[in-house]
Amino acid sequence: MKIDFYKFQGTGNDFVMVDNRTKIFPKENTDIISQICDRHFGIGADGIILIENDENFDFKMIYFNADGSETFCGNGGRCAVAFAKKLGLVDNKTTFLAFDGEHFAEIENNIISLQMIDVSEIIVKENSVFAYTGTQHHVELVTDLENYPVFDNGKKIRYSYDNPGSNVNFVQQINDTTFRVRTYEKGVEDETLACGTGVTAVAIAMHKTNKTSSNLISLPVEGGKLEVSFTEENGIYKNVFLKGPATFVFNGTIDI
Ligand SMILES: N[C@H](CCC[C@H](N)C(=O)O)C(=O)O
Repeated sequence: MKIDFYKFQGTGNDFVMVDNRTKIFPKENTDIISQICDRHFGIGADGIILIENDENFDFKMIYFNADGSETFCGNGGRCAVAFAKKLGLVDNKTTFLAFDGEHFAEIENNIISLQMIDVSEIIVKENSVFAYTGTQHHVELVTDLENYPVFDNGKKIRYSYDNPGSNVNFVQQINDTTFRVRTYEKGVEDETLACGTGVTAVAIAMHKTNKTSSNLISLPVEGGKLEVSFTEENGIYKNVFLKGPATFVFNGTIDI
């Protein structure tokens, strides 16, 4: 079966995107998803994103990690908006449906501001914070992030959580409003160059634990720079926006 695909990346978090409005993609076949995401035997990506029609929203976004597990993806959401614009589905504002519900987004040049879900599930522990930002995230401050063993320690922590586990974000504070992040992602089972739901969890966790009093946070990641803004009311984080670039890389056809 020949499938047309588009490759996008958002601060280095990269995705194979498919216009699946005709429902041709075999989404139940996790072997095919893993094969397409394989960086040697396939196209190579952190995950696959399908765009489908939805009667109540501009489109529906379905995200699969490289291992075929389904969840929400923040950088993927930003890339889905850029892809929907390239398909002529949307202009510069849109509301779409995803794994964790509806999302509003705005495009300015190739910078996408994506509204995330309200975040209320935040658990502050002795040396870490857990937050649900559309998927599970563990947040932990470290001192020397540059040389930190992200893969080894990330993998241990990822599997220490009950199924389905958690993504793991290691953070170093740069200044009052800036936090550098490196992330081990469940479902990719490796460090990725950026994680949108991850930096969202980090920004909220840093505010929740009084490491910052700002509600506009800069988050340099391995693949670039993301920004998260929010308002906080009685411990619930609302008007949460993830802002950053989403870039078209190339398109082609794969025979699967
Ligand atoms: N890179 C994604 C995170 C995907 C989360 C996925 N790894 C999972 O929760 O299983 C993001 O930008 O939010």
